[in-house]
Amino acid sequence: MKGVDHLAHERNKTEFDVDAMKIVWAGSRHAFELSDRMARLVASDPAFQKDGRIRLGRKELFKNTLRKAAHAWKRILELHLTEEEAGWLRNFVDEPSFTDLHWGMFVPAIKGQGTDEQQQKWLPLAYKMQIIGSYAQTELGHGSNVQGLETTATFDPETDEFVIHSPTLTSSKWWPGGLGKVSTHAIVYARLITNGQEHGVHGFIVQLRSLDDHMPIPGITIGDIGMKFGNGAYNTMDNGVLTFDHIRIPRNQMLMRVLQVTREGKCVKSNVPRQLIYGTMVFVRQTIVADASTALARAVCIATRYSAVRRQFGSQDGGMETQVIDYKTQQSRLFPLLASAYAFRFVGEWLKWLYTDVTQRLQANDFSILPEAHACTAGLKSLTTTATADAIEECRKLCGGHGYLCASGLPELFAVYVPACTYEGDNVVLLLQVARFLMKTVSQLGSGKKPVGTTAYLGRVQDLLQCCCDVQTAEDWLKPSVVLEAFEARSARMCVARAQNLSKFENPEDGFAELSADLVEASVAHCQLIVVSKFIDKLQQDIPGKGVNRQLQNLCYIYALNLLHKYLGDFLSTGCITPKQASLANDQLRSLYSQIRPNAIALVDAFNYTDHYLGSVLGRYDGNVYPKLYEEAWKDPLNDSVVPDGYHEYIHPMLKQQLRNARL
Ligand SMILES: CCCCCCCC/C=C\CCCCCCCCCCCCC/C=C/C(=O)SCCNC(=O)CCNC(=O)[C@H](O)C(C)(C)COP(=O)(O)OP(=O)(O)OC[C@H]1O[C@@H](n2cnc3c(N)ncnc32)[C@H](O)[C@@H]1OP(=O)(O)O
Ligand SMILES: Cc1cc2nc3c(=O)[nH]c(=O)nc-3n(C[C@H](O)[C@H](O)[C@H](O)COP(=O)(O)OP(=O)(O)OC[C@H]3O[C@@H](n4cnc5c(N)ncnc54)[C@H](O)[C@@H]3O)c2cc1C
Repeated sequence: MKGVDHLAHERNKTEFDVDAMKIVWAGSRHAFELSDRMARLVASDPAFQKDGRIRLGRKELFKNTLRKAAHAWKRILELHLTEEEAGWLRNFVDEPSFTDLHWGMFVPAIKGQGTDEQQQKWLPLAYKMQIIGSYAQTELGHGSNVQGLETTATFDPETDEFVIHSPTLTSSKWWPGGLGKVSTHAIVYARLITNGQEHGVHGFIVQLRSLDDHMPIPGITIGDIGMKFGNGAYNTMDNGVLTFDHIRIPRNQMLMRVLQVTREGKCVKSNVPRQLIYGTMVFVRQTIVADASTALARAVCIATRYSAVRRQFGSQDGGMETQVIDYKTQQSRLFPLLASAYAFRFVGEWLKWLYTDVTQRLQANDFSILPEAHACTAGLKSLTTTATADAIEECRKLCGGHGYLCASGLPELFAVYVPACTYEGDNVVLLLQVARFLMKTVSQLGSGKKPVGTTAYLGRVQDLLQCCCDVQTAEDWLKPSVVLEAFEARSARMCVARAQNLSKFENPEDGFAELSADLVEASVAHCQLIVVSKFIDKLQQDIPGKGVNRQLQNLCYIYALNLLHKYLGDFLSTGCITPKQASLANDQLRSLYSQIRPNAIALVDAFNYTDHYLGSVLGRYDGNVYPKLYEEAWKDPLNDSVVPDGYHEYIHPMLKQQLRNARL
């Protein structure tokens, strides 16, 4: 049987309506139609082809990205694409570029932190790309610790200007995307100083380059920070270094929604909390969660299709060998990743809803939900990006040797994805923020303050501390209430245990530092509970399509029971389940793998990824892996000549030398 026939055969086994699942995956019929249209538009445009990208040198690669960005912008204008359509287009072009920072951070920072006047002045320029912006927060010496930034913005009342200055080497801005070679402007984060007093870190709109000849403004030193991990990958982005030598900007270029500086240099606080200065990060962390499911689904799609094409061992009488997807070990590694892709999709959808809700409340001056929004975006960003980066690498291993070839698409996907564990907040640093939020919530339980939202379960902490799981058969693990209670009890017990340990310290900050590794574990448990509970919520919705809900149920339980198996120590040590119940969960998990098996190919087809977007010979829709892999090998520049360059200088003399030695 050929690879092509394998996948056709697999598709015949499907037990659910794939088209209906495509709509569930996309979020709505509208989103499906729109993303499908944009995917095809990109795939059919030769200007967006990405073959051979990994072989380009840095300069060529970067110029190629500039060309694609300019072409994308032209198409956006020609076709009058909406912001939503342009977002999909950017996704399928699949090449990190300065436009991400312009649209993803520069524009949102002005919207979130600028006054109405500032928005009126700067947004039209940014929307038309008459200026190109970057987000310059991180410095050589400080990234995670935003309060530790060193760049200064000192108000000069004589001229009504701020003087932006980099006082030390470590205060050089370092990392901002789009900054190195493209941006004309940036939101620069700096310590505000007026009348000799410091007022914390704030954002300032600073012009970096001339709009006529692109030369840096005098006093500004600017460039690219150098090659990053992997070929192609994130090297399409010009992450930059920037220093200021007493650069002057008008007073009205400080983003003043949180704090105003008057003509006299007086600081006037608005009713908006200081944390809104971090608002752009909250926005982007939310988008990163949605993107995690996209990247994970891509890796899983490649590994699943290839696992159905690949055969090893088990041939009887010269018959066909076993498809590797039929090995239980392959299933136990692959199917939880498939389930995670769906789980992250739904939690991403929910987080988008939460973010929209928060934005509306902020506009109505209701800031009560801000801590919850911060904890959810920080925690879920950390959980989903860590899991996705690990999963891409696991998918590479699931594809055996061929997974290591760039033609599999997995090395580049890993290289481009893995910095998501660091940017927009290092994942451990973010989990520590969640831990602070959880410990605060637990400490307030005694005062009668009822926790709400994702921590509402902590309001039932007494019950959860005592509850005993009543699972008696493997099928009992297929009840949403049972699974939810096990995850709630585990998380509640871990939080309470950490809070009790913290209370033993005289100084809570010393306790927090000493117990930080344990606290991070409690944060992970809490975030996993959120993902499980949002998946269960999704199952309660009326989902049309034959067999679709059944598949989603199977995936939901695979996600939850695999976590239970992986983090068994937590569940057993907090006493919410017994070893016998854990063993039953594992029995159920194996049964679920068997039920998912005939639907696996259709479940990845439901992602609706084009071959262009997947960029993988192993993940081709038609399964025609071997002939294409063979063809691909011959495209390598090393195969341009039969005898390689360097033969006459190095190989030939060596061979002759050996010959002489042998004669001696
Ligand atoms: C070629 C193709 C082209 C196609 C073109 C097509 C055109 C495109 C058109 C349209 C397309 C749209 C495109 C959109 C693209 C979107 C993609 C976006 C991609 C982005 C790429 C990312 C690049 C990376 C960027 C960055 O990394 S920016 C820098 C990020 N830096 C960080 O994250 C730093 C992490 N550190 C912190 O956040 C903080 O320092 C801290 C760790 C939170 C600690 O802060 P500190 O003030 O010291 O806090 P505490 O004392 O601990 O807390 C005080 C208080 O505040 C609360 N808090 C903290 N943070 C927040 C917050 N964010 N929100 C709310 N509240 C917060 C904290 O809980 C405390 O509260 P309490 O006092 O109540 O306890
Ligand atoms: C590809 C990429 C693109 C980026 N783009 C931008 C951009 O556009 N704009 C921008 O401003 N920045 C950008 N950044 C910078 C990014 O936001 C920072 O790198 C990130 O916030 C982490 O900070 P750091 O590098 O200072 O790490 P560090 O904080 O130095 O982390 C080093 C180690 O210390 C640990 N650590 C740090 N603090 C603590 C703590 N309190 N407790 C326990 N452990 C701790 C971390 O877990 C980590 O293991 C980008 C980074 C990358 C990699």
